[in-house]
Amino acid sequence: MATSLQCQVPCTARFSSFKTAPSNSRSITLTALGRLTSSCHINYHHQPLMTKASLSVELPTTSAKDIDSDSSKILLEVKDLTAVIAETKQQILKGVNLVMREGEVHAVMGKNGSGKSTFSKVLVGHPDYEVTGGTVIFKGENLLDMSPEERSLAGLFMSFQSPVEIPGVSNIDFLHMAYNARQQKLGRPEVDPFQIYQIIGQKLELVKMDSNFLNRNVNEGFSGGEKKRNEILQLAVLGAEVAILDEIDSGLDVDALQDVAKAINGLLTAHNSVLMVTHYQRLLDYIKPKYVHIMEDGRIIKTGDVSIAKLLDKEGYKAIAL
Ligand SMILES: Nc1ncnc2c1ncn2[C@@H]1O[C@H](COP(=O)(O)OP(=O)(O)OP(=O)(O)O)[C@@H](O)[C@H]1O
Repeated sequence: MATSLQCQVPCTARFSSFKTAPSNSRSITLTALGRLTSSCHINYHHQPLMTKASLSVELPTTSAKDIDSDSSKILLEVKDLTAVIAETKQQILKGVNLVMREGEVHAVMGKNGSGKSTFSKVLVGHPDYEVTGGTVIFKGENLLDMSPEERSLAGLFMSFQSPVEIPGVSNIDFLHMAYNARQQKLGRPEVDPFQIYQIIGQKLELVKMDSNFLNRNVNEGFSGGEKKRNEILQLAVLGAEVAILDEIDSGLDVDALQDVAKAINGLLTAHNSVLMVTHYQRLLDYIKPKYVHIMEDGRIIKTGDVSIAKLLDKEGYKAIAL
């Protein structure tokens, strides 16, 4: 006979003891080690003739919020990063420090011109900038040694504030090429046009995009909101361990913002991480960050939780005292 019951235990819990009531009863007491954080499903099997019950625990898929950051793996570690504009040598980044772990959502906020987009672009290897100091380690490797393409294939994704148009390349062809390049990098088999269509089909539903967009050239003639959805479609299809979303909320109407946020939340797992650059607290109502960083003059000058963003929304940057 098997009895199923729901109970609150941590995903990683080890049970220090469990007591069963007499075999004609369904009550069970678990003493779990650790914090009680997430629900999991327990199958409790017992047979009347056995003195001991056997217990099997089905662990649920761990979600971002279940991760204890301090013990989870570091995905991206930025130390004292400095960078200049390649052409003029004007210094924009003046020593950025940031650590992102698996399962974490980070938000970067800051006044116009404080260096948020530059930071994002430097991470993906944008040629407009030159790194002049510091280190960036991505999944244990030196990111700064990699070409922009290698960074992307390694699992670093960036959605630009103004997504680029690629005339002459259809969305479906672009996704197919990029998908197979990543498959190759991961040592997996490439997919054919029929398979990629199936893969993309599921993701279109996630971002609520019409399939007509697949035959149009990448972002060409797309409205601002359509471009942002298309960026998330790319992220959904290609996958990434770290996704940098620069003002993904700009140009979105209220419904589109909710759709896009829902899609992003749907892509979050215990093994990836998102860095969102935004000016507005409203995005953070939908995608909950663990950390909010404030950037000023090329540095992160303050890090806290979402209460910083709320304060900012209410009182402006003057409220953010060092
Ligand atoms: N390629 C470039 N050429 C000239 N100036 C640049 C370039 N890139 C960045 N800058 C300058 O660097 C500063 C930081 O720009 P950045 O776009 O990173 O700011 P931001 O914090 O993202 O601003 P916003 O919130 O307005 O998007 C700005 O003064 C900007 O004019």
